[in-house]
Order: sequence, then structure tokens, then C-alpha cells
Amino acid sequence: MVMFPSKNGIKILILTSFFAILTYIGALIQVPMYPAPISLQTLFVMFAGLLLGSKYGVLSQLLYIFLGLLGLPIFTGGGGIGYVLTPTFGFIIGFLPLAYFSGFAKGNNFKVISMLLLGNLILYCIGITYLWFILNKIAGNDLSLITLLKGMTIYLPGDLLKIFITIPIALKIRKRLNI
Ligand SMILES: O=C(O)CCCC[C@@H]1SC[C@@H]2NC(=O)N[C@@H]21
Repeated sequence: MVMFPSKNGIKILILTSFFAILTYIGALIQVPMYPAPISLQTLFVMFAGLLLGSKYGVLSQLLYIFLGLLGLPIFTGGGGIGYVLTPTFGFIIGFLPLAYFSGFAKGNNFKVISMLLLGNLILYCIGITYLWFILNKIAGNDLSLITLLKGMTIYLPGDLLKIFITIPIALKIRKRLNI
């Protein structure tokens, strides 16, 4: 017997795919930099959590990661299973907790901002540790974690700006859709 997904299942599939595609569009909008490009991915990851909630926000990012690892060139530097050995893959893993915590960004402004900051903080922790590991242990560099942390401060203004752009737009959409 052929099983078709329910109406609700189709809706979820469409919404999660939509946010996976938006994350890809975020990867296309990038400024090449070393060691990681400046991109708009995290803006759409936060939107995914804020508008779909934690569960489906995370699901949209799992789909994004899965399709990228399968070979679709949807990350900032392409795609394929070999991407796990590239320095920026840790940030992609960090999209999962970012979507997760963005999904909890409900209630007063303080709670919304705190959840997005927390999600970004965890993304940075995973991303920088991964970056350090790949650059030192795989690529044979000799970079201290402190040097890397200092280098990453250049991304902070942009990432803070993304948070403050995302919040009013997402809250307006939530209000409109009554979610
Ligand atoms: O290889 C990828 O597709 C992931 C790129 C990750 C870019 C990180 S996310 C946090 C920080 N903010 C940015 O704008 N770029 C880096």
C-alpha cells in the first residue's frame, strides 16, 4: 500500500523546505572573508526558529545540512560529504542550537533577545572550536584559540545587526499570522 503524507505532514514539509531554501539564499548572500565568510545564513536560521518553533526550525536546518552533505552546493563554499572537514562546518552544526533557541524566543523583548543571543553564543562556541580543530589538527596551522577568538570579533557587529533586524520583522509576521 502506498502511504501519502497527511495534509499536516505536507504543510510541515513545505514550511521546513522553505526555511532550508532561505538558509541557502542566506549562503548566497556572502562576503568572502577568512576564516569564514560573512553571510546571511544565521538571519534565516533565526527566522526559522522564530516562525516555525524549535522542533520544525531545527528540522528545517537538519534538512539544509542533509541536502548540503548529500552534494547540493548550498553551503557558502559548496557541498558534499567532504564539507565536514572544512573549517566552517562547525558553524553549520551551530545552526541547529540557534534554530532551537530561537524557537523559545517568546514573551517579552528581553526574553526574545536573550534566546537569540544564547543561540548565537552556542553557535559561536561550536563554530570556533571546530574551526580551531580543523585549522590546527587537519590543516596543520598553529593558531591559538585566543588568536582565533580575537579574529572572530569582526563578525560580531554583523551578527548583532542580524538579531536586531530579525526580531521586529519576525514579531510582525507572528502577529499577522497569529502564531
Ligand atoms: O560554510 C558555511 O556555509 C558556514 C558559514 C558560516 C559563517 C559564520 S556564521 C557566524 C559568523 N557570522 C557570519 O556572518 N559568518 C560567520
